[in-house]
Amino acid sequence: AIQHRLWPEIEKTVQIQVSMAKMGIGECGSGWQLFAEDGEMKMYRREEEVDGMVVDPLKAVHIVKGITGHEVCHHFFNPQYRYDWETTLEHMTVLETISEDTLVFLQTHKRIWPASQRDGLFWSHIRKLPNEKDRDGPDIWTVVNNSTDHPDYPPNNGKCVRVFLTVCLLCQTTVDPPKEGTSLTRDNLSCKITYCSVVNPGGWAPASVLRAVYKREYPKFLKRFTAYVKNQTKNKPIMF
Ligand SMILES: CCCc1ccc(-c2ccc(S(=O)(=O)CCO)cc2)cc1[C@H]1C[C@H]1c1ccccn1
Repeated sequence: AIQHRLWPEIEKTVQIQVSMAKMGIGECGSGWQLFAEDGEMKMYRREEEVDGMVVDPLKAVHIVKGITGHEVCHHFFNPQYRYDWETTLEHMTVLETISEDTLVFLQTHKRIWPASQRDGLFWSHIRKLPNEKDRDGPDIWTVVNNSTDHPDYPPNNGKCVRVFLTVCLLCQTTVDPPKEGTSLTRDNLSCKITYCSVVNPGGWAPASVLRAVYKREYPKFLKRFTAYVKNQTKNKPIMF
């Protein structure tokens, strides 16, 4: 098949993002501070600024029972579910379908006073990865979102300030084998979700406002999204 112009960038970005997501917080360099915790969910951030703008890298680890990594990534990647769980979304369109596992999105997010409204244009790629720790274990699944350009939608030419983001959702499924002679149910499943994101807000916004938004929005987003996947899959066959 002929290669798409973005393919080399996608391949490279996925490799880098997946290897960083696999690292524990300790290995990920210093400066990570735990800023939110709720049951099995732990959220860390590093305070970083570029040209006076807050670009705090975020790393969240969450363990959710009853779902698989494929189901988590499937509901994160596919546009038809996004309005159900992404509460800050005002509008979303798929600008390009590069392949069945790679889409280009344009999203506008609801304005956060007093910052101006933001939009994001990014490619999104879903991929299954071999489980290096346990060959016969369930595969690892990942979705990587990375800002890109599109000739028809140059940054900052309308009402929105263009954000620049890199996001990696990495999911590792664990199956606790059921008792002899009993069939596998969702009670035997758990999924370790690692969510990494770096969002450059694109234009100036007060650091205090942005940090308050992230502190409020990210825990809400991950809890709401994972609850959504559990609810969507609870009466359906398990998707490994
Ligand atoms: C000034 C920055 C505004 C702003 C721009 C962009 C995003 C954002 C975009 C994409 C993704 S995602 O993980 O790729 C899922 C697809 O939507 C998450 C977050 C969030 C915020 C801010 C609105 C806040 C927020 C933070 C966390 C989660 C959701 N929203």
